[in-house]
Amino acid sequence: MKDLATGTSHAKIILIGEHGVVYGQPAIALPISTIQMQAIIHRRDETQTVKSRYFNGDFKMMSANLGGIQTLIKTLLARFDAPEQGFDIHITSDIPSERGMGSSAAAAVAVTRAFYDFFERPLSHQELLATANVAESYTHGQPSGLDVATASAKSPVWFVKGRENFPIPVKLAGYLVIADTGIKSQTKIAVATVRNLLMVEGATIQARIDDLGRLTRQTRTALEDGDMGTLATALNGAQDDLRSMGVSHPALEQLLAVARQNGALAAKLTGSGQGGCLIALAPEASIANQLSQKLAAAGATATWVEPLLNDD
Ligand SMILES: C[C@@](O)(CCO)CC(=O)[O-]
Repeated sequence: MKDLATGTSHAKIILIGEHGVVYGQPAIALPISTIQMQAIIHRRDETQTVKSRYFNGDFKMMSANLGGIQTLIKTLLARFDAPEQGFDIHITSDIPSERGMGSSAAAAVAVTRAFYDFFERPLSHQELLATANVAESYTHGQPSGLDVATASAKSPVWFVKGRENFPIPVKLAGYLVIADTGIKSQTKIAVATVRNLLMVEGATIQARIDDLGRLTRQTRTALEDGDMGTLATALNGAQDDLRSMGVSHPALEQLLAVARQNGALAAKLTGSGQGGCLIALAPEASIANQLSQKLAAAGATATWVEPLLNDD
């Protein structure tokens, strides 16, 4: 066991396919490696303490909203046969929470990596996904696994729940502007909204879910072929589907309109919606930077500009 151990992870955005992915449709998500999360563990003799944005104190007294991480740490200590091992874990994050940027999944990935490092055990990618999803299942109910897959990935991810999870190439030199409405939203509630609508308006909502799958497949081809026009049509179409599924929000719609009026080729919510962040597609860096300023002036609480092209 080490005296000092670390685990890192990063933010994610879903390019397309959120919510559809819960029902077996594909999704494409991008790791945002510039927005980081870190967990640092110091070995202690007896005390077990946690320091984070929302909690500072005895691990056993962690607040209810951190129950996912508490359950994860309990699982890890039991796995390594050391339930009473003393530690002090400090989690630091640049990822805004409850905004669709995967902060809970990133925390789960960073904490899992840190504990494997602490106990000096090798960690396979499969084991990382399964372990980090312990926290996500506690927090979200039945997560698709997409957030954890992307928080631990280095390249854009093609994901089908329980079946497909692999990197895909992006040959498109566009930019994405990510803008935060500043409105918190909970994945669990947004997922429940869609589930309830599906029960009430079965066929209409199922058609939207199927359409999200179709648009996601089109997006994959557009990314591989460098086809900006098809990508833009698919992203705008996905926003129409998501709006009909009850997961948009007036603040999102207002910023989406600002993006479209200021040079965005497409704009949609990203993540679970009902608040949180949006993404806007820009053909070049100067337009992306201009868009980012317009969105901030229109009320976005934070903005980021990310190139679409991946390095590989
Ligand atoms: C809304 C959703 O599709 C993405 C949340 O980031 C839920 C999930 O995949 O579990």
